[in-house]
This record gives sequence, C-alpha cells and structure tokens, in this order.
Amino acid sequence: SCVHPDRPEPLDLHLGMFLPTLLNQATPEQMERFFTPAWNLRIIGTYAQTEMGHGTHLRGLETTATFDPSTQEFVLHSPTISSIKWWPGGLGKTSNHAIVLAQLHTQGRCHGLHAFIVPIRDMDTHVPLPGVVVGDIGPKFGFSEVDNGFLKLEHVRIPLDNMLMKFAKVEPDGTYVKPPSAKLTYGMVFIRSMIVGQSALALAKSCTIAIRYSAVRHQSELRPGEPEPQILNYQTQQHKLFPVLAAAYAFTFVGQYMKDTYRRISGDIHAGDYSQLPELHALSAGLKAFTTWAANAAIEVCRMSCGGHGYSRSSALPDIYVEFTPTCTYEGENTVMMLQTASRYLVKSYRQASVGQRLQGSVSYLSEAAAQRLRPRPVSGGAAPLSTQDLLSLVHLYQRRAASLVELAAKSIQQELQRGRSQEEAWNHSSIDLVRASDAHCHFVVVKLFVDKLEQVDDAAVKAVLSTLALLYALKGLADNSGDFLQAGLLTVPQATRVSARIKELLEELRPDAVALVDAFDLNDRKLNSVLGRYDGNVYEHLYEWARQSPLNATEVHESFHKYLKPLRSRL
Ligand SMILES: CCCCCCCC/C=C\CCCC(=O)SCCNC(=O)CCNC(=O)[C@H](O)C(C)(C)COP(=O)(O)OP(=O)(O)OC[C@H]1O[C@@H](n2cnc3c(N)ncnc32)[C@H](O)[C@@H]1OP(=O)(O)O
Ligand SMILES: Cc1cc2nc3c(=O)[nH]c(=O)nc-3n(C[C@H](O)[C@H](O)[C@H](O)COP(=O)(O)OP(=O)(O)OC[C@H]3O[C@@H](n4cnc5c(N)ncnc54)[C@H](O)[C@@H]3O)c2cc1C
Repeated sequence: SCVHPDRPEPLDLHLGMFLPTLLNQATPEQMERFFTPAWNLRIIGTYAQTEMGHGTHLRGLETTATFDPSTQEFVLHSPTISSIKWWPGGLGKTSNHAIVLAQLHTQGRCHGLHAFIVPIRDMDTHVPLPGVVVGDIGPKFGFSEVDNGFLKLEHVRIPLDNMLMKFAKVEPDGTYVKPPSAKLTYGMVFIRSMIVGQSALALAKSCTIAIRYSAVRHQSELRPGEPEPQILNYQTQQHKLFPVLAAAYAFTFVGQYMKDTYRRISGDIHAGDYSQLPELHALSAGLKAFTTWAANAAIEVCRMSCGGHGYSRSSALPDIYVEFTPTCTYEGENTVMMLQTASRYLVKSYRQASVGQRLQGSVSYLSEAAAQRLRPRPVSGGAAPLSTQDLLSLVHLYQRRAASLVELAAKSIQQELQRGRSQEEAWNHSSIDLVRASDAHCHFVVVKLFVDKLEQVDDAAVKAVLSTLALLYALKGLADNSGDFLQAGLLTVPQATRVSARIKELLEELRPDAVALVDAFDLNDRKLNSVLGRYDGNVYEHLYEWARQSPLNATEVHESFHKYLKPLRSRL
C-alpha cells in the first residue's frame, strides 16, 4: 500500500480495517471525530479482535467493556492471560488507537461483542497510555515488516462516545439499544470479499514468473541431438502451470464480482434492507476460503516448477508464499469459513428448497435440484452424455455436483440425528461433508462466473482464448474431483478418460498464447520484483548480478574464516 506495493505493511490494518470499520459502524459525529484525523494519519489505528485464547469463537472472547454511568465512561479490561489481544497488525509499535472488540456490560447485563475505539498511545510522544500494556508478538513465518502485537488493558477508561454506535447504542443512563440486525456486529464481509481479489493477484504474479521463466529456461532433451527445449514445452510443465493461469483468470473475474456484490449489498444494508446479508456472508466466507486455499497450493506449484532457482528469494516466489499463506487463517480460518457457508446457508437453503421455497442468488440451483428430485427418474439412469467442449453443460455439471454434495451433507446431519445424536454432535459428525459441500458450491460459482464473463467479451480472438482457459479450468477441476462426479453419477469412467485426453489437447492449444496471457496481467518488473519473471527474459545475467549483491560477498574473505574456520583447522 504505502512503501512497498503489494507487500505487508504496518499500516495495512489502518487502511484495510480501521478506516473501513469506521465507515461502516461509526455515527456521523464519530466520523468527524475519528475518520478525518485517521485519514490524515494523526490517528493510526488497528483492529483488535483476536485474543491469545480465542480467534475463531468470537462469543468466547473475554475482554470486557463495562459502562460506568457515573462518569459516562466504559472501562476496558483484559481479565485473564488468555484475554490479551494477540495478532492485530500494526498494534505492537505503530498504532496509537485500536478498535477493540469487547463484551459489552451495562446495567448488570452482558450484551455480547461490540466495537470500541481505544486510544493506546499518547498522540505526541507515542508512549503507551496508563493501563495499556502493548508490544510486538515476536518473529513469525513471514510478515516480518509488520508489528503484529499484543494488548493488555488494565481498567482503561474511554468516553461513552467511543463505542461505535451506528447500529447498537448505549444511552447515557446505561440503557442498551439493540442493533436492527444482530448480524451487523460481525462485520468482516468487506475484507473477506477483497481477499478473493488478492488470491487472483497472488496467482497472477506466481504464474507470470513461472511461465516467463519456463519460456527462458532450456533443459534436457526431447529429441536426441536436438537443442534443449524450453521447459514450457514439456507436457508436465504445462500441466502444472496452465491450470494455474486459468485459475488466475477465473479468480480475477470472481474478485471483480465479489467487489461489485459487496458494493451492491452493502448499499442495500445502508438503506436498511438486510435481506441479502446471508448471501453476502456465505459468498464472502466460502469464496475467501476456496480461492485462498487454491492460490496457496498453486504458489507452491509455481515455485517448484522453477526448479532450484524457484527456491532462491530472487524468484520472489518464496516471499509471495509466506506473505499470502496467512490469508487461509486470518479473517476467519478457512475450514471454519467453509462450515459457515455450508451449515448457515447451504443446508438451510436445501431445507427451504425441499419444502418448495424458490431460492434466489447463488443457491437458486438448489430449488431446481429439489424439483428434479420429485420428478420420476429415467429407468436407464447413469450419467448424461458429457461434452468436453460445451462450457454451459460443464457449468450444469458443477451445479449438479454441488447440489448432490449439499444433499449428502444435509442427509448426513439427518442420519446422525436419527441415531440419537444431539444437533451439535450430528453437525460435528457431518462437518467433513459440510466442508466438501461448500467447496463444491464455491467451485460451481467460480466456473459459472468465468463462463458468464465470456458473454461480456466482444473481441473474438480474446473470447476464443479465454474460452479455452475456462474449458481447461472446468475440465481440470472435473479431473481433480472425479471421485465426486463419479459418486454422484454425473460421470462415467470412459468419460473421465476423455476428460484427461481433452485436457492434454487444451494444454497444446494454449502453449502459443501462454506468455502473452501472463503479459496481459500487466504486472511490471517493479511489482513482480522477480529475477526469474523479468519481462525482458534476461534471467541469467541478472541472477548472477543479484547473487553478487549478496551481503556475504561484500568481502572476498569472510570474517568467519578468521574467527572460526582457521582456529578450528589449527586444532585438528
Ligand atoms: C483493501 C483491502 C486489503 C487490505 C488488506 C489488509 C490485510 C491485513 C492483514 C491481515 C488482517 C487480518 C485481520 C483479522 O484477522 S481480524 C480477525 C478476524 N476474525 C475472524 O474472522 C473470526 C472468525 N469467526 C467468526 O467470524 C465467527 O465467530 C463465526 C465463525 C461466524 C461463528 O460465530 P458465532 O458462533 O457467533 O456465529 P454463528 O455461527 O452462531 O452465526 C450466527 C448467525 O450470524 C450469521 N453470521 C456469522 N458471521 C456473520 C458475518 N460476518 N456477517 C453476517 N452474518 C454472519 C450466521 O450466518 C448466523 O446466521 P443465522 O441466520 O444462521 O442465525
Ligand atoms: C498474519 C496474521 C495477521 C492477523 N491479523 C489480525 C488482526 O489484525 N486482527 C485480529 O483481530 N486478528 C488477526 N489475526 C488473527 C486471525 O484472525 C486468527 O488467527 C484467525 O481468525 C483464526 O483464529 P485462531 O487463531 O483462533 O484459530 P483456531 O480457531 O484456534 O484454529 C485452529 C484449528 O481449529 C479448527 N477449528 C476452530 N474452530 C473450529 C470449528 N468451530 N469447527 C471446526 N474446526 C475448528 C480450525 O479449522 C483450525 O484447524 C491475524 C493472524 C495472522 C496469522
């Protein structure tokens, strides 16, 4: 954002969560008091929700905010070690304010989690304020530039007006006024929606590096006596990289869709219509998990496809991985997000469809599936003919797989209940099926959005190559998940064999356009920061130059020789 484009920064939370949370949850008066100074970086804020003991289970958070009507203040307190806020980016050393999520207590009752603006450091000296114990949590897997921090609040007093009161309120006498919808206090749908676009960017960067390098790198022999081929000509290399390229395009379109959907539904919410919030929550949670998991795995595929040089930080791929991988955990751990989508939306929608309700939005196919279940099945049964060319029929196939896995998960819960398990136990014993159902639903949404996007492309040549990519994305997903399709009776073994053959043809079709397709992401050398992914392809000269700049090469004889090796040698 500020100094290093696309790299994690101490100010990310200020820009990505503190300001957006104010925009969504502050009253006009609070906007004036906090937003303008925050926009001017006088106030630097972070978002402090997670505690040492709880991240996922928000109802388990222990920090309290107790209203004291005699002083018109909230008293913020961390009652236990496990209640210390832990992880917030920029909290350790950078921020002078934090949005703290705490259990609100007023008039002797607890009203659950609410957001409070807590000053933590003096605005001029930056010294921690009385009662605030704050610091950095120490080295991590990556994110070294970010001071993820801890925060212990010891009876810290803040004014009544520092509770974000756009929705829920506390009156001066301590009366609690409920929000119009309890779900509004969860938030998080904004960043989850944006993370989908970040998955696309991470994939675009990784496959740009790997595909450009694979066009530069020559290795081994294809035909004896002939020059070594570009490694991009090996079918296995194409099989590793072209599906990643296809996914990068798919996720780019899904990322755009999520941005638009967020804008549309949050517009409705601001106008007082909350009916689409469950769709936004389910889509943002599920697609955040689906795309980050896929991108996380694909970055490693790209790194390994570059052989030894992929392991060098000059490739940029190790950094892309360590900076991207926490997206699978933060903003809602992925398995937990998949379970939200499944149990809070898909299974509920399945039940509604089963009793004849017509569903809207991304789950409308469950109504179709329910209607189909009521129709008599053809005696012959078996999978329908499969076209490895027709994108719409593939979308339909993904839709039917999703419907079938949602049904499987819903039935699993039902069976567990019939065995006498409690609702909670039945849910836990069905959670593998629930995650699988979410995954299939998200996969369907991605394939559908990719195919829908093609309708908006006018240029015939661009449309043709994007259609090939969409076909590859859909067929590769089919091959990777063939067990699901076979199990649901949507695919036969001979059809699966044809899918594999068609994938090979598509790889060959895409080969001539592969470099142009990554160039089209328009990621310049500064943004990529990769020796292997250079636009001009002068990899070897610059690899040598990069190595020469290594700090170890500052002297011809390193001091370790005199300090350790020489004395050691003399003792042997
Ligand atoms: C410009 C952008 C780029 C900036 C990039 C910045 C990068 C910065 C780097 C890192 C940032 C990291 C920040 C963080 O990680 S902040 C902490 C994030 N923490 C989480 O996300 C916690 C995850 N946990 C939860 O979300 C919840 O606790 C839960 C998993 C949903 C469970 O909660 P709970 O048990 O209370 O809820 P239920 O399952 O019972 O659900 C109750 C009903 O509420 C609905 N629900 C739940 N969540 C939401 C939501 N977010 N929005 C709307 N509705 C929600 C749910 O569906 C239930 O509905 P029902 O109708 O079934 O009653
Ligand atoms: C780099 C980074 C930056 C972060 N920045 C911030 C920040 O700015 N602000 C902030 O507040 N937080 C931040 N976090 C914290 C982050 O949001 C949490 O770590 C995240 O929400 C996951 O919660 P947890 O750590 O409690 O994981 P846990 O919930 O303990 O997860 C551990 C395992 O338990 C499983 N599990 C947990 N609950 C369930 C369930 N109900 N069903 C099935 N399985 C379950 C999970 O699937 C996972 O496998 C950050 C984290 C990282 C890594």
